[in-house]
Amino acid sequence: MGSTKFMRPKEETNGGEAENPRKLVSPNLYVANCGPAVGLTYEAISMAFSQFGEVRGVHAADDSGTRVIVSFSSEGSAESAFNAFNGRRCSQLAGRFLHIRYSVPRPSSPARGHDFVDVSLTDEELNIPGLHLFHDFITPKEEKELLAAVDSRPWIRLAKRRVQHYGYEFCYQTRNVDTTKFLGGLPSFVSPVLERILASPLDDAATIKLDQLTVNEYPPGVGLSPHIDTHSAFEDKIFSLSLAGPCIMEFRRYQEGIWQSDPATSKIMHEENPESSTNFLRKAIYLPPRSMLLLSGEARYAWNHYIPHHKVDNVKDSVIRRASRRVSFTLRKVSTGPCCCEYGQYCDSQR
Ligand SMILES: O=C(O)CCC(=O)C(=O)O
Ligand SMILES: [Fe+2]
Repeated sequence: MGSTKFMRPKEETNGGEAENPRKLVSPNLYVANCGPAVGLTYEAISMAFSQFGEVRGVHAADDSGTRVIVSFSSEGSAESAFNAFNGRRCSQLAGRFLHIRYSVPRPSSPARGHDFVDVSLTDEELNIPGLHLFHDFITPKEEKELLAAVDSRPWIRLAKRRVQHYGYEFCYQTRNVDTTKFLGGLPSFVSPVLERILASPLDDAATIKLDQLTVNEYPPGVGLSPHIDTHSAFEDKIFSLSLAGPCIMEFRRYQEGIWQSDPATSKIMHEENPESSTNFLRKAIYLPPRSMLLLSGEARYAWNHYIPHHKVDNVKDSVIRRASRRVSFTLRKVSTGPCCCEYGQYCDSQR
């Protein structure tokens, strides 16, 4: 299942629904509140709509998993389906209320390129210097043990996800750690992971000393805004172990001089809608459970990382549903001096 060449039509009224959506009859329907993220397969959707005429295809309308395009062979069939299903509870589709519009062909790129990004499966394919992905870094048994360990400890509730901090607390207001508040050494349950990092095939693996762990728990549909971990807060290597569920991680390299962060809010400026900005290079990689991601060098210092707020991810030709949760262990070494990286434009110590 790839991206679709149809889209929802632009509204004709100022921000509201089209005054008369019937004006725009087309054989393609944009159907909201319907899709794999709400448990409806493309086959089931196709079957429900085919009572009105031949369905040529059902595609994702966007990355949400809750909006699809149903393409009929004829406008008449689309119109019958529209009249029967729009704004009504559809008993053949798990009793969901469908919201339908006639769909129009999507303009050709560059606009289309903004919404869809090819997702790589390996670090070679992604090709960002300094980024490494190790599949099956831990066993399923170790994964279970790590999850049991964090679930037996108190979580801190943020607006959309839960976290735990070890070693040093990470402060989300300053995007930094308070180095005067040492919480103690990393807990013993993380030792097998640290040992495996030391034994990894990285050139300088044996010298890696990690002293800060943030555990994140993301419910489905929750991601993380684009950011670069504050340069001066942590040293070069940042490890992130994925547990329990998959996600995709997107990487963005902003053009010279465009990226800027607002220290007061820690928000990245020039980016009102993270799905639609254009002033950056964009790549994405699939992070399966038990994989370890390493960001170092250019990947750590120059690329923003971002977990889209999706319930499903399009990976190659598959739609992958986020699990009931994803838990990540981010392991870093707290830095004690300013950052001297070669990426001054992204560096809080050199701006
Ligand atoms: O969940 C992850 O894999 C990444 C977390 C992260 O980027 C962070 O805590 O800064
Ligand atoms: Fe991060």
